[in-house]
Amino acid sequence: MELSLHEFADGATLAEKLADQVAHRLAAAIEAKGSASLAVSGGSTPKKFFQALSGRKIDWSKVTVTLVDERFVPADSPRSNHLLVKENLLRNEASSARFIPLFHDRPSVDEAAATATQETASIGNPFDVVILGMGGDGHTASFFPHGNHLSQALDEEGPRCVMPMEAEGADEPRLTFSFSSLTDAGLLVLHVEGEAKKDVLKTAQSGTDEAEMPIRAVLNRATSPVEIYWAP
Ligand SMILES: O=C1O[C@H](COP(=O)(O)O)[C@@H](O)[C@H](O)[C@H]1O
Repeated sequence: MELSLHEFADGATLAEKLADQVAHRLAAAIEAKGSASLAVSGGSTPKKFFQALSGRKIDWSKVTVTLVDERFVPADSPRSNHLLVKENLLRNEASSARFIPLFHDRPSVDEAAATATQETASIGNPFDVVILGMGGDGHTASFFPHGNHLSQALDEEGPRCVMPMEAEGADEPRLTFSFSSLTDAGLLVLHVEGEAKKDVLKTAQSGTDEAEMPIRAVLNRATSPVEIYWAP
């Protein structure tokens, strides 16, 4: 599998360089086919990158943004990845981008996932850019260790769709794009920061059990080259 490691002196420098690279890829996609698609992660890591990207001058009205995964919480919850994206990315130059949420107010996470699959069907075949993160437990997107639908989600022959996921380490139920939806992106980035997560990556690379560390599926089986962006 093709992995490239890009190391930076600090998170601020990483954010600017990654924003440049993503803006360049989105602009190239717009030039080539008139529109572009971007799927981003939530959590604590991408905030500075989102703020940097929101200032890049591209034709954001032709960009559709969505999330690689979401918590099954409304968009005004402090736990919502949508809220993070709204407050940090969908502003400044990027305020004209279209955003498709994964959360839908349905009685169950399964029904919300079915709606999210329909709503996102027109984008991401493949995505132009996917930005993955990674938790300290080796999860990425909402591919959580021993998640209840993990083997279906990681099936590379499985459908492009949004799936429900529940796992002990996940707090609330989750919605996640499947492995096949994310790993053939035009630009596939894994954005991780901190020494602890570098160690997690090393551990992931030294073993094979994907149920224990689902990030292994991306590192070992992604169709697209994985560009790892890391800063201390
Ligand atoms: O739960 C999540 O966590 C991961 C990693 O988050 P971080 O706070 O350690 O940066 C994130 O990639 C994922 O999108 C999010 O839902």
